[in-house]
Amino acid sequence: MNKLVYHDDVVRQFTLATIFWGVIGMLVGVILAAQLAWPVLNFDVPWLTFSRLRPLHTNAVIFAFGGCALFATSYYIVQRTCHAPLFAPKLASFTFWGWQAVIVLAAITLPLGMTQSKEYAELIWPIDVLITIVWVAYGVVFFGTIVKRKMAHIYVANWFYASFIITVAVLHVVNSLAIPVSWTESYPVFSGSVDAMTQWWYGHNAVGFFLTAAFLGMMYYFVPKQANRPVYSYRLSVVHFWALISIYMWAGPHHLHYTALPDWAQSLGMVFSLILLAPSWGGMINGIMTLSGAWHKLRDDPILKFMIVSLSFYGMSTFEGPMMSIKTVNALSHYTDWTIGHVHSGALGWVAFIVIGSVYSVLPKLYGKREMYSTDLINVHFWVSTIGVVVYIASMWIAGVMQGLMWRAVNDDGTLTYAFIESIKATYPYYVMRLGGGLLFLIGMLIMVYNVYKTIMSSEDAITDAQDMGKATEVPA
Ligand code: HEM
Ligand code: HEM
Ligand SMILES: [Cu+2]
Repeated sequence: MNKLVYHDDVVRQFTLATIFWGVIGMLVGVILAAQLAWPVLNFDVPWLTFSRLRPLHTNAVIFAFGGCALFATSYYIVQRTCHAPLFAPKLASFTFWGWQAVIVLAAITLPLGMTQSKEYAELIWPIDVLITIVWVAYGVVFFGTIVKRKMAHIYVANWFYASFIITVAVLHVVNSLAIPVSWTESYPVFSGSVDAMTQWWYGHNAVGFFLTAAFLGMMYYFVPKQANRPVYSYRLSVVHFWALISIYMWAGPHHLHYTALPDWAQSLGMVFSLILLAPSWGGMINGIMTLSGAWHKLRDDPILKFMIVSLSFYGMSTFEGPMMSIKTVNALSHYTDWTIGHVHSGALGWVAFIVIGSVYSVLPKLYGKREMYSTDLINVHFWVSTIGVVVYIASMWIAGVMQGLMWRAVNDDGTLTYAFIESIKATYPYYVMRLGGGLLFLIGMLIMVYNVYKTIMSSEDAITDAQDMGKATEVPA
């Protein structure tokens, strides 16, 4: 075959940034968990308060950890599946430095209390402008590579990444429309319930496209690759792709049940959320069944374990989500820690697990090594983080349902059975438990850092670029 030279410098940069921001973002998560259990840890210092660190956590884990992982894997996958080097590698390098600048600016402004107060879109308008520029550059690199591809077919992983890039651009621009009044302040162009609906159209689809569709792209490349099997059903992947992206768009109102939003819009959101179960499970089934006939590989490949458990959590959280969108269920779950449990079964169980599995799978290839330094350490990481997630979400489920039930309990004479503070006191042990689960997850990440460091530094059996590429270009499909 022709010797193709892939541009992997930017992939390596984004991969290392993924691990770095993962550790930082989760460390902030652990601090938040500790603050909820022991409020004195706010130390009465404004920039260390829960209210300012919380958006720092969400931005760091979603956009820095998740975002860097998506840049890295999309650049890696699009080259291999198109048999073409990255279009405009200098622009790709700009997306790396530009995205890091966004993250650093976020890490400075959020603790200082500069915010637009829109969840997952807190960053002040100048940073929003920078995000837009970087995102357009990302689109040019990705779609340019697709256009320059050497084969007629566009592998399904690229469809998922493509929908993510286009949709996030539209969501970000529309939801961030605002009139600046100074370098740090602006007023949104929308108001009232229209503003709320725009915000949750954005927020829900950020989950749907940033935290789901794009990671399905990652799944569709690395699960078949790691299992050395073709995708279970290529037809299913195409059908559930179109169903998923067209249904996700309409489910946003489930974040605004029992608000000033018109009742019909709330019901519409609920119905689309229920339908969303089907295409979500289409993806899960397709991923898990890719292992059919090769289940034995799970026994000794901890990387595959990460991937399959990730898909199981994807299935669980996309079952739980539709249930929580039913208005009567939401009446209990909303405002409680059940939501936090749901979030992290998706965010830790699905998103972080598929990232970790994919990084372990791709890192040795990126550094010309045959495999990771220690498979045993990957196995330890797998168990530590699995226990961590389970403890995290189980404690939040129990706490959440308990809170919901305590808040609605009434005595015979119609008065409330419990004061609000009693529900907080009852939650305390579960907050401590959640902290334990989060700590385990963070420890797992540190084990990964060590393993990655040793892999990169090891001089043992470097494989040549040509061998690696020969393997990498054959996507089992
Ligand atoms: C079929 C799929 C899903 C549906 C229908 C769904 C539905 C819901 C519902 C009803 C809520 C609670 C809204 C509230 O009471 O405030 C919620 C919250 C949330 N979900 Fe999901 N969910 C799904 C999948 C996922 C996945 C896979 C993730 C993560 C990867 C996720 C992340 C979130 C987040 C971050 C929130 C909290 C939003 C906030 O800040 O209030 N969801 N979801
Ligand atoms: C060690 C791991 C982690 C720990 C200990 C942790 C802890 C926390 C805590 C304590 C909160 C605040 C909950 C509250 O307001 O009551 C939170 C919120 C959140 N975290 Fe994490 N987190 C971790 C990892 C992650 C990851 C990897 C993601 C995403 C990929 C994530 C996404 C979120 C989101 C979206 C929220 C906001 C939820 C909402 O508003 O409903 N977290 N996290
Ligand atoms: Cu939603």
